[in-house]
Amino acid sequence: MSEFQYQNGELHAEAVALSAIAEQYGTPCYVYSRRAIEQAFLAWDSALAGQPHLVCFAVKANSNLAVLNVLARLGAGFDIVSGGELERVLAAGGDPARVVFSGLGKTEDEMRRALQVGIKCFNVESTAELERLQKVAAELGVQAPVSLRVNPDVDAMTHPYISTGLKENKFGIDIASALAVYRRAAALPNLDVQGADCHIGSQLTDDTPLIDALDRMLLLVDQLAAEGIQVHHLDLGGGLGVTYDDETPPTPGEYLAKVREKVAGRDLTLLFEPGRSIVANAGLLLTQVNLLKPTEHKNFAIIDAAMNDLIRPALYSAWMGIDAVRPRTDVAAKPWDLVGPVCETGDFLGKDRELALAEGDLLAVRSAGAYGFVMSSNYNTRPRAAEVMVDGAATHLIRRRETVSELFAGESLLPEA
Ligand SMILES: Cc1ncc(COP(=O)(O)O)c(C=O)c1O
Ligand SMILES: N[C@@H](CCCC[NH3+])C(=O)O
Repeated sequence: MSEFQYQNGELHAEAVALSAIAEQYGTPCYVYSRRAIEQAFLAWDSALAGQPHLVCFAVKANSNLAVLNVLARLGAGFDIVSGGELERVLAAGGDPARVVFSGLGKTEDEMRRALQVGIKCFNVESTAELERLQKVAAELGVQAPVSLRVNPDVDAMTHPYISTGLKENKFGIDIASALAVYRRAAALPNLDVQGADCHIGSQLTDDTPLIDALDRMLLLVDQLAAEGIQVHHLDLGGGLGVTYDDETPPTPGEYLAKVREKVAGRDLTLLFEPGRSIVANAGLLLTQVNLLKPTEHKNFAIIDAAMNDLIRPALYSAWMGIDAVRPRTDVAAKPWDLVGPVCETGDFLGKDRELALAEGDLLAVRSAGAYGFVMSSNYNTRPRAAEVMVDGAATHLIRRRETVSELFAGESLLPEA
């Protein structure tokens, strides 16, 4: 059940009225529910009970320190894609021994730091990266734990911009060349082959492609074993979709039951890298109607959140639910385009939404906990939104709103002529 429910005619986050949050912290503002984050993580973790596993939250989906800390306290691992994300995990109290490092452009500095803090594994995406990791590990005199990210060439059947497992995508090592690259990895003296990894895309609402990828990965694991290369873990990435509108993705429990059936009897630790399915529906973006602009052709409601705060509608034509915080009955509902003040035609959060609106009304953009704040920018010199975590009846400001002067604090004028 959602932690965002109407009580006495007003949308609440857990026990807190959203109008109280708007009053205290202003808008636009991201609001997260601690309980929703915990429940979503535990849905993954408990479905794997009795099976050696590690659920590594994909930090890219929401990297606020308080969010990471809530997960670290539950024993989560983390999937990172940059040195910056590694520092966030460490600052949030995450255990480096539970960190996997994905991403196809790791630098020597990033590798060095990750080796020094002792991460669990590098998900290596190319032969060139393998050679670079060997060099850095040799300089430090250590063995680098590696897993190859294999591109299993399955169609994730999701939006092309968030599909990653086809051979034309830039990610991973083509499954046809994987054996040869594993042989090379096994021969390099400062690499320790630990696992195999894949991630085929995001917002998958059917688990068939995930299970197809698993089948292909298990074949590879068997081929490797036949050559004397034993992998200890299989990392199946993230990708499980969520309900934004009327999608009906499998629950983690349903998906993981199928995975467990396939790996039964094998001596394999399972790793997963879920992002969206843990945080998307644990957050919303709270925004206020600034001005109403009904025209002959369209009704525009200009809200104080914009594409710089939440880019998913502009970037992927993503549909996000938008609800009035206090639905009103004193004006007629009509279709509104909810647009921000940014100077781009693509600056909208929703189109043709049937709502009864007046200036000053608060709106909640649903399912915004994943790929929301993390993808925000300062376009049009707009300070980024505040982030608030609700915990029962308590609210905590977990990132204060930026100020305009902070936005240009790192800039400088040219010297006088
Ligand atoms: C390597 C990797 N792991 C995990 C994820 C998280 O995916 P999702 O948020 O769909 O669970 C991504 C993003 O798609 C990714 O690129
Ligand atoms: N940012 C994307 C998902 C990308 C996944 C990252 N590998 C989204 O909002 O839907």
